[in-house]
Parts: sequence; C-alpha cells; structure tokens
Amino acid sequence: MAETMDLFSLNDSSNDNGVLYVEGKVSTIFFESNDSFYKVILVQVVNTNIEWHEDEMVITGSFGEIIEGNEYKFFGKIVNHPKYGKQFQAHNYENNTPTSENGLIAYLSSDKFPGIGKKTAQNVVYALGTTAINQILNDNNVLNQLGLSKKQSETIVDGIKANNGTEQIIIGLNSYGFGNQIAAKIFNTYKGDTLDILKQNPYKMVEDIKGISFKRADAIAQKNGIAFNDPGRIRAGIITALNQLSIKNGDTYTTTEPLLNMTLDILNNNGYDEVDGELLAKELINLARDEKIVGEDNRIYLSKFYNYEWQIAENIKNLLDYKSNTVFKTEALDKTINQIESKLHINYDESQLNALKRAINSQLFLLTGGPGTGKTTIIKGLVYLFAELNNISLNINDYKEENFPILLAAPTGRAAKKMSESTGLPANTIHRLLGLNSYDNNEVDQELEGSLLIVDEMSMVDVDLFKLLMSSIPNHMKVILVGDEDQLPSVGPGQVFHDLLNSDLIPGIHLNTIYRQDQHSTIISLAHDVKNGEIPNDLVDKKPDRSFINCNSTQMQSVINQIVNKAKQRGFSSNDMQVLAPMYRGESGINHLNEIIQNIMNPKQSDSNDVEFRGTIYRINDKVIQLVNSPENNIYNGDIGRIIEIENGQSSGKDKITISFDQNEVTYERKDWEQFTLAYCTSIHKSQGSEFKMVILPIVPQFDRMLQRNLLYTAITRASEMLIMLGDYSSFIKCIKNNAVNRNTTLGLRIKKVIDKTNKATYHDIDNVYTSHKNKVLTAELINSNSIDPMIGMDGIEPIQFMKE
Ligand SMILES: Nc1ncnc2c1ncn2[C@@H]1O[C@H](COP(=O)(O)OP(=O)(O)OP(=O)(O)O)[C@@H](O)[C@H]1O
Repeated sequence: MAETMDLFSLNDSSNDNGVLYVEGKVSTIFFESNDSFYKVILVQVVNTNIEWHEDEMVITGSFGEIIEGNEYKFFGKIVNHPKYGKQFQAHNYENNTPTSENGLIAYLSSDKFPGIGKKTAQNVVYALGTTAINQILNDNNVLNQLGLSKKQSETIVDGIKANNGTEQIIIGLNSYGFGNQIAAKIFNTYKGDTLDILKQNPYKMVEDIKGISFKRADAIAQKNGIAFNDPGRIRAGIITALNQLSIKNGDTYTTTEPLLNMTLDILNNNGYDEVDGELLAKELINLARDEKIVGEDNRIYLSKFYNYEWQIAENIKNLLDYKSNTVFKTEALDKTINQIESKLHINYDESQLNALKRAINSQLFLLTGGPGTGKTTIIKGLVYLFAELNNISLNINDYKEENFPILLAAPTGRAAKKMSESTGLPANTIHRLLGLNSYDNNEVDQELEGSLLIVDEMSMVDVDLFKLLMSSIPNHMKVILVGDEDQLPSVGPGQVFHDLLNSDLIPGIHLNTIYRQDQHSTIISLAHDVKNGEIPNDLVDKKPDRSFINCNSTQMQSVINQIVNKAKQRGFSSNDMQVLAPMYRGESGINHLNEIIQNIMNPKQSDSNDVEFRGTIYRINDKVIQLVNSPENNIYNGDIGRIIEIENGQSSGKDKITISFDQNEVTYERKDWEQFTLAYCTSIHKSQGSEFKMVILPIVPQFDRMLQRNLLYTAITRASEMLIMLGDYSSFIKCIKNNAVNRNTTLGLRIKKVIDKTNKATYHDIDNVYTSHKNKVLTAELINSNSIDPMIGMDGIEPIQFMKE
C-alpha cells in the first residue's frame, strides 16, 4: 500500500507506535524558505512523548501553510544542532486544531465550495464524521454512497484539494523522502494533483520535472505497486533514453536502434521483467501523438530539440530579412578603417579587411579561423568601426542613464574576461547577458537592448543556449558570431557553429593567415597541420617551445612527476601550467594525474586543514575547476579557481569550502562539493575557451575511444608558450588521422528549409511524423539488429498510427 495512505491514518494518536511526537501551538515562524517548504518554527509544547522539560521547542521541517496560533502534532526526532542546541526535526505533521462537526459543516457550505449548501454539507459530515476531509483526500470514492450529484462531488473534492490539500501533499512528499527544493518543484508543477500523480504515475515526473530520475520514479512506483509494463513506465524509459543519448553523443536526434536498445536497458534493469517490444512501440507512437517526441524520416527527436532547431532557423531568417536603413558605402568604410589602422597600429590584410567591411554591413555574420589568425583583432576592429560609423562613444562612463549599445559575450567566464581585456570594454557570459540566474531557466523574458552583439568562442555554445540567445535578439540588432570551427563541439547537445557555417546561407568569412607566430614559435603551425590532417615530420623533435616524450602508461606517473617538478623549479606556478587529458579514469586519467600533481604543487603540511570528498583530498590553495553552470553565483562550467578557506564542521555542523574565482568567491557546503574537482589536470573539453602558458598533454592508447583530431587540436591550441606532448606516438597519429564523425543534428537542414525561398516547407506544415516510415523505422533497422526482436511494433499496428494527427 502507498506510504501516503499510511500517513493519513496517523491522525489517530493511538497509532503512534513509538514514533516520537510533539503536540503544541505555533507561537512564531522564525524562518520560511522562499523556494522550498522548509520552515523553522517555535512551538509552545502541550504534549510530547520525548524527554522535554521546557515550555517551548524549536521545530524544523517541510511544512505547508503553518498558521501561528494553531495547534499541530509533529512526528520526527530530536537533533542536536551545534549552534542552536536541541531541536525537533519533523518528518511529518498534522493539524491538531480541533475540528467540530459544526465547524466542518460551516466550512463545507462556505463560498469555497460553490453550490454546496448546508444540507449537503451536513449529509457529508454526519456520514463521514470529523475526519471527512482526510478520508476524501485519501479516496474520494467515500462520497459515492452519499447521494450527491456528480457535480457536487467534484466541487467538494476539488475544493478540498485546493484549500486543504497543501498540508497533506507536503506530508506525502515528505514521506517519499523528497528534499525541500525538489518537493517544492513537484508541488508547484502538480499542485492539488500531486499525490494522485505520485500514486498512479510517478513516471510523469521524469517528463515534467528536471531533477527526477527514472530510478527515483521507479522506486516510488515499486512501492505503489505499479507494474513493470505500465505505459507510464515505458514512456518515461523512452524519454530517459532519448535524454541520455543526446547527453552521451551530443546529438539532437537519434534513430530507432540505439533508442530501443537503451530504452530496454533502462526498463529491464533492477530485476524487472522484460518489457514487450510491442508495448514499447505503442508508447513511442503515443509520445509522438502527445508531442513529447517527434519522428521525421528515420530520426527521432525529443520535441524540445526538434523545436529548438526550427526556432533558431526562423530567428536567423528574421535577422537576415531585416532591412537596415544604413548601408555603409565602400569609400566611407575604407576611410574609417584607415583611421582605425593608424589608431591601433595595425595593417589589416585582405581577408581581414573583407571581414570588417562585410560584417559591418551584415545583420548576421560568422567569423571563423584557427588560432592566431586575427579573430580577436577583428572583434576589436569591428567595435571601433561600429562606434566610429555610428557616432557612438566607447567610454562607458558616458552611459550613466542608458545601456552600453555594444554587447560582448562568450559562453564561459574566462572567455568573456579575455574579450573584455582585448577590447577594453565590458563583456559577459551569455547566461549573464540573458539574465539567466538559475540552472533551470529555459525562458528569457526580455529582448536584449543594444545595437551590436558579438559572441566569441561560438564552438562551445550548445543548442539550448543558442536557442535562448537567438530568441532574445531583436531583429534590428547586428550579430557577429566568432569561433574556431575545428575545435571540439559544445559539451551540451548540438554543433551549432558548425551547422551555421555549413549551411552556406549566412554571410561569413574564414580567416586563414596565421599571425601569432615568430621564428621560435612552432605550436601554432603544429595546430594548423593537425587541423588539416597532416602529420608533421618534426612532431617528436625538440623545439624551443615544444617537445615530445615517449612513454607508456606505467611510466606516466614518473614522467609527469619529473616534468612538473622541473617546471616548478623553473618558476612555473600551477596557474601557468596545465595538464590536459581526455578521460577521468585510469593510470593516465585526470583523477590520478591530479593526485600526483597536487602532491608536488600543494603538498600536505602538518597544519593543513585537509578535507576528503569521494576519495579526493582538498586543501587550502588547491587549484579547482567548476563542473556545472551556476548562474546564480556567476560561475560557469570550466571556470578555474583556488581554495581559499576550508571550514571544518565541528563548530558549525557543516563543512564548507570557499573558492576564489576570477569574478568572485563562492562558498560551497559539502552537499555541493560535487560541483568542482581538482584542476591541476583537467579534461580537454573543459579547457576550451582558456589558454595556458604551458600545456602538458599525455595521450596514450588507453584513451582510444576519444582519440580524435578535434580533441588533439583543441588541446594544442590551449598552449600559448610551451607544449609538452607525452605518451604514445601512434596514439597522437591516430588523433590526427581520425577526423571525428559529426554529431547528429539537423539545424543546417532547418536553416536551408526556412531560408531557401524555393523550398516551401516550414516548421508548421511539415507533416511527416512517422509518416510511411514504419517500415524503415521498425523493420529494416531492427531486423539488422541482433539484440532486438525484429517484430517489435509490427503486430497490430497500422501505418496510420505512425502519423501525426
Ligand atoms: N594584420 C595583422 N598584422 C599584424 N599582426 C596581426 C594582424 N592580425 C593579427 N595580428 C596579431 O596576431 C596575433 C594573433 O591575433 P588574434 O589574437 O587576433 O588571433 P585569434 O584568432 O584571436 O587567436 P586565438 O583564437 O588563438 O585567440 C595578435 O598578436 C595580433 O596582434
């Protein structure tokens, strides 16, 4: 039986069964959280079964609306708070304010229950007694025998849920063990229906609420006796599989075989019976009907990604269609660019001049090029050109009342800082620019204000963030997107910059001449060789700025030890020096290398206040990296900081680590320590957007699955002065030869469809969801697969069922 059902029977205090309780009148609410139900209250104790000799007691827990002056009964345990002393931690509670029959009748016949008169209310109360409300909440069928009309029953049930339900819902959520914030999220999503949904289809939460995993829903469902082949379970399995596949592969869509394989993996786990393939195919169709997923040709999308790609394409079209009143003539441009060249002491080359002139006259422009080809130089030139031509002051002190009209942004804090340093103007992360101040934000309320937007490090922008960015850009704003398309794609799904460039429909330029290179610098030319798939003859030769040390995995520890020790002796700080590796696990993986380097760069001192978290030791002065976006703290995935304070929990009851980042300091409680890790060695993915004086790059056969050209290219291009490659020569060669397969995305296709006037198809009239692809989707691929029954979905399903209604 559901746990919530048990809870409601707690009203009878004879049922306390040794559970500790405190009954009392609430005198004050000390604290009430804004984003959860957590409260700290002071209660005048009336009755309790714990050892308590004082009149008052502090009680904490998740409560709905607590009314001062009302009496409640709290169930829980005594805890000893290091600062505040003994408190009662409640996991459950009930309103004890006595309910008389007359009071209940007056309540049910009040205007909260339109259409219910005194007589009907009496009817209900006389039949069910003073626990009527709880009984109805528990099972509204108790009203069936009372001769009420359907409408009357509905009014009573809905009214009780709306008016009285919160308390019961929160108790119910407490009993399922949800933390405060997630409980508040669930309640705010389902309101009065919360407990019904948890009881009948907890899997719905997987579709609706970020942070509820399939496993969590499975555990609740199991308690509530929901069958392994329940449609809700299968749907949630499919949605979870689609999500996991897009996270794992970076794709915006998948195809049947991987989807079905992963769905079955998820569903048939935890000792559950095997789910019948036909049921799975049926729910796939239902999900498409409910517009949770979309099928097109042989592709299957989460609706979100399908819609995002179309929306981005339409936003791009709107920008490109915008007819600006001011088109600058070539002579005017030449003259102004000349002046800027003198001011900045630079002579732009032909393609740079071309980039400046075309970008300034385009509403949307793409600028790409490898390292040192002048992207930053052009960003600065464009800012000056735009300001000069539009008579705009670049002195931000002149903008006391109005916003600065030129917006500069990048996906990470570090990249934004670099932009700001090179232009002398303010730059922001894209999250900050859009005012996204929480992890869950997926809507932007306001359009951006300004006349020019330049975004750098575009290769790191995923489809979610780009959709948000594009939807907040007004059509009159000029947009310049800058990046290096040969770098690794974004961590999140999509390959936006690659798709924009390859659509061939958006104006743009590819800078090819390498400028940041003197006679002694060979790193950049190596990067360009790698990018072009060429194996340089001198890859392993010792150069003034790079070297290659041949070693195998077992020698890695000793080699890294020697290199880092030597670099330290030569005055390199841990900020100047960055070890980059592709994977976390293994002898040459990030975790192990971090341990080795931590011992050299920040060894244990007799008085160091070390703390441990999941096998990693942290101490003051450790270099650490943020692993998730935390817009509320203005800290983003990939930001590097240093531990400046460790508070050991003896005095406060909570362990805390304070980290200083470029932009600010953040204090993390132990529960949030998974948000960062040591950063002496970081992943190549996370190093995007950053540059280091010395890069140490171990590449070994153990990294096999990751050995791709864009990985090596990204790593090499992080080094500004020195590059030390070590490991296995043939693994380096494998990287150069392996030009990574692109991600599965269709943004380019959407852009072509939306922009290409000859092709009439648009988002709104594409009507090919599963159309006629039954055979392709559910037979050919599956028959080729040994792991799946080739007849999945074939029995009893007609092609018409695959069509969107
Ligand atoms: N036309 C030019 N003449 C002389 N020097 C130039 C020219 N263009 C760029 N440079 C110089 O080349 C160096 C690299 O340029 P820049 O930093 O703009 O390249 P980038 O493409 O942004 O590189 P990265 O992506 O690695 O940051 C800079 O020192 C810059 O001043």
